[in-house]
Amino acid sequence: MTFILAIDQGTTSSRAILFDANMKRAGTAQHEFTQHFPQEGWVEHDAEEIWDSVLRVCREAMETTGVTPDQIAGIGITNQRETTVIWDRATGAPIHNAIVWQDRRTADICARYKQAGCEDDVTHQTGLLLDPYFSGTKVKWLLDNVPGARDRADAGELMFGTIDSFLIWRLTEGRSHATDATNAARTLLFDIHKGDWSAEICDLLDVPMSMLPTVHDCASDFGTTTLLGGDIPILGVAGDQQAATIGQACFHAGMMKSTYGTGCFALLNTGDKPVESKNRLLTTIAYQLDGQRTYALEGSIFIAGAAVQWLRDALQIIDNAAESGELAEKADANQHVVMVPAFTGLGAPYWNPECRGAIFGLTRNSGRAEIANATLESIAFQTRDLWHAMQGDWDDNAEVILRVDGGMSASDWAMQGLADLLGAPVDRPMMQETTALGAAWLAGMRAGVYPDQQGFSETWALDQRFEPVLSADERDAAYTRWQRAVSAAMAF
Ligand SMILES: Nc1ncnc2c1ncn2[C@@H]1O[C@H](COP(=O)(O)OP(=O)(O)O)[C@@H](O)[C@H]1O
Ligand SMILES: O=P(O)(O)OC[C@H](O)CO
Repeated sequence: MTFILAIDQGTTSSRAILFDANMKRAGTAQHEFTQHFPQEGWVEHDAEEIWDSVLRVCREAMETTGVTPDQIAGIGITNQRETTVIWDRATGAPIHNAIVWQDRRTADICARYKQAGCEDDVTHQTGLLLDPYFSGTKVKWLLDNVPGARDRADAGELMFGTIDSFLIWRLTEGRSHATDATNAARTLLFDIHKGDWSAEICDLLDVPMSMLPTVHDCASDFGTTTLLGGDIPILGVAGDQQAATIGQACFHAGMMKSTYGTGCFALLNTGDKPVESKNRLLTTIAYQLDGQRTYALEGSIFIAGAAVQWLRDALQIIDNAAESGELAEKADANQHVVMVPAFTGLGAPYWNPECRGAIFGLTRNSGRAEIANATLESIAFQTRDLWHAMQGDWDDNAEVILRVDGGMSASDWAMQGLADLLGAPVDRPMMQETTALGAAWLAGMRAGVYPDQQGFSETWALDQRFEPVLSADERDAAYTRWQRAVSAAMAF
């Protein structure tokens, strides 16, 4: 039997999943790792801890299934995007903790570039905005703030990479400094139209181009690892949201998926044409295969499942994530409690790094259930914000059905609420590990063991369709309350 090993390096945990020749899960291992919050608004990961967790889960998945290296035809890597690592070319040692995508420390740097009038040009080339979310200003911060880093970078001694790139470097023991087009497209340093690094933006952000990895197609030869007991080639790489888009088989223009993990990321396939957003969405690369780029419009929400974790860890009103739905079901429908989960600012379409969370509409009758319900609804409202923005940018009138995945999509209550507040059907597939599946498919297709796009699309199977049942009036009234709450939170 032949297998593909998918490595899913996420924001809170690393997972390894072995898929068999029929693309069925044969074994999984997962480890959480430490989140570091050194200052308000800062989020870091220890890249060494990430590396250890990745090696551990790969070895565990192989040991528990008894799969040997010679049975693994290839590795697919998918990863939290934008998170920035800089390491020493000679020793491989990171010069600092990784700065995580959620980190807001470069808000001032972004503001300065915006004031200098740079945003339009940056957006035009990269499809992104001058927001701390992306890697470019994080690289600048590291070079400017880690003692000696700027000189070492200028001397060609340092390397930059998103997590995929760092893992490839470590897995190949320094033989390959590579990334794929989807991860490159999130750095703020990559021209998504030319498919190459932008010398102009690297110059603007003071990033030496010698630090940058080589950019490949998503299905390509990224190097071979010998660290898992034999020679295994790395054949697929994609950022996690793009991998989920692939795993959901959103291969045609107009198909859209939304992944509810720590954050929520909705991607609408726009085909071979990049669509420049009029509504503060991002233009990004959905995937690049055989040198052909397929583009997407993306709406990024920073807090989705993380708000459920907040109910569990900070408020301690639930013991586990699944209880959030059970509690929300008990909420009094006549109370209009609205929660804005702007714990790390607001992403699309607001892009307000300074905004913080708020709860509105509390009365003496409001309790755990109303807060849990408001938390789950906030994720649906944010999706509706993105949905509206996408409809404004995408003038194709065909009905769009949303395909959902990620940890939170397991909640029937949250998914029904989503369909109600969108006023559109929501499809949840049987296979909810779409991110890992997308990475596995890239590697398996490259290895010649998995079907082509068409064949893969035919394997997508529906678990449940959630149809909207809320009246249009109720939906609109609820959305108006949400919009007022967001305005008030931003004004605070
Ligand atoms: N049944 C559930 N109801 C609501 N939220 C859930 C449920 N199960 C998981 N979650 C949330 O989903 C997130 C985990 O999803 P996952 O896709 O593993 O995220 P990530 O890849 O970002 O680590 C957590 O934030 C958790 O709170
Ligand atoms: O690790 P996730 O699933 O929260 O995804 C993080 C995103 O890639 C950030 O852009």
